[in-house]
Amino acid sequence: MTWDELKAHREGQGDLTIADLFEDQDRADQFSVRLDGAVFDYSKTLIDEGARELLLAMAKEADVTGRRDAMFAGEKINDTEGRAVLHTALRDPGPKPVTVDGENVLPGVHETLDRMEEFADGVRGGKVRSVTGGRFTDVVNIGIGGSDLGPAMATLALAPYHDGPRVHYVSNVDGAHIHDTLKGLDPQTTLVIVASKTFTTIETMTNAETARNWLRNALGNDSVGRHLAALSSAVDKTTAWGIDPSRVFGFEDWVGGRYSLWGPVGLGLMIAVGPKRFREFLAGGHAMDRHFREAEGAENLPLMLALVGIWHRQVCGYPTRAVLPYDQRLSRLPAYLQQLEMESNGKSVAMDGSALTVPSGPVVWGEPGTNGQHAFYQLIHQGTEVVPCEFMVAAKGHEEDLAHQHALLVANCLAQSEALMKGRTLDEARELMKAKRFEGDELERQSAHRVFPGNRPSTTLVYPMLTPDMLGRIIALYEHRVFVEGVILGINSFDQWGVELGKELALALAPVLAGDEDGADKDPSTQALVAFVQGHR
Ligand SMILES: O=P(O)(O)OC[C@H]1O[C@](O)(CO)[C@@H](O)[C@@H]1O
Repeated sequence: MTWDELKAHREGQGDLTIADLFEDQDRADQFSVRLDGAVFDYSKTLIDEGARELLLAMAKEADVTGRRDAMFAGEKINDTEGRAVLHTALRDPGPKPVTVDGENVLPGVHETLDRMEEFADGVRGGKVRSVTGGRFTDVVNIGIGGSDLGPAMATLALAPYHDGPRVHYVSNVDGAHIHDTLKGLDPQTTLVIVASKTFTTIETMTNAETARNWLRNALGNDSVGRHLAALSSAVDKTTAWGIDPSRVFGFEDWVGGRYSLWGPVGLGLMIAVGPKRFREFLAGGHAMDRHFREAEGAENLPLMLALVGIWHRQVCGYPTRAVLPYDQRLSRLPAYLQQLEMESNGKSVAMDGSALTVPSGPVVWGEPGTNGQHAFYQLIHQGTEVVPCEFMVAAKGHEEDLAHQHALLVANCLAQSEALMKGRTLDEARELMKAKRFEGDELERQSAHRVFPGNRPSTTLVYPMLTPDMLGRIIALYEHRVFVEGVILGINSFDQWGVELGKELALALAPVLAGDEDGADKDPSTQALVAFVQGHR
């Protein structure tokens, strides 16, 4: 199976439209995957029986199942860093061992989870108290990238389950972020969690220093440790920074930053919703793992989500995909998925070091519906680029007294996918404008503006309700989708060399901006911008 064969199939479809494909009365059923009360409908795409067969054959030839089994078996599939990829172990209840280098990692995972639970319960129940003996009312998680986006997204997503202290997230090195967060808080009742896998990330360490000074000024140097905790795989560095080992929750290098929400990095979420809900979240992720490992071919939800992605990006050539959750509490999901998908699959070099012959993963972007409808959907409906849309919506909302609003939300979501597929022809537009009494040239001109090309692809994921369990399933679904796409592209989805250069250059530029170095080695544009900033502060 080659890319050329898939592209030839697409070309062979000629003028076929998505709407044409619905001549098959069973299409909606045949081109969707049902799982545990959820449905993923990809029937509103141009994937037909032949395309699906070719895509499945491509997955088979790429040995997705073999690579999947290697990942779950703890093999070092992140082979540019020599690491296993086992975030799935963080949500694995056992008892079947999961081994890395011959050692079962589950006992360590469960021991850390137990410690996290004891700590979270202590903070929530008042056993872990502030220096003044009061309860912690607020928790500030300081981290960035994978040490922020996952827990921040999930904490917001599970707002109906919050029954602990308020949890805030600070990520940006822009002092405005930590300033605005701490401004409303009382250091006497605030716990600061420093989340950093490496414990070297400049943004996090800078914000952590600011927060520690804020605590020190209010509580004194000796007491500050009782308001701090750390989440990291560099446990030695956390101790050197002054955090008591009893308040450090460690994880291994086989947990990638953007996959770390399931372990210690999820502590903020656990404090917000409680250990029981957090376990439900883990159980949801684990259920998706089992499905991913067991379901065959077109029954496999992550596999099909990935193949739809491959179809749109690498076969049809659409450069972006929009993630459109019709769920306000998933408003950070697009940002979370941007890191998960773009940091994982934004690569142009294959495993063996050769250049990719097809485009890398797409640009991922989005906003929750219905807000996006009143902003960028114009381009999605009538722009010159085709943007495959991934809609998602809960069948039921949490606000039972506002069920009518949820019904309106669902109606909007489903109507969008329908409109994208059907569009509006020139004849239909003319009829509309005639009814408004336009005629002659003006009728033609006005009608042209009201044509929607249609035939624009979308998928829809409908889940019963956004519970902790369902959120776990959705996140694990997307993780495995990224994995499958990476395997098919032949890239390493688990390193991120592309972000390292920016980090290095920022560090080199800081002393130039401070005036400690002259920056003569910088390019003329950068030198001029530095001079401008220096002249205006
Ligand atoms: O948790 P750390 O080590 O502070 O890293 C934060 C983030 O920085 C990155 O390494 C690069 O942006 C991400 O992969 C990671 O999630």
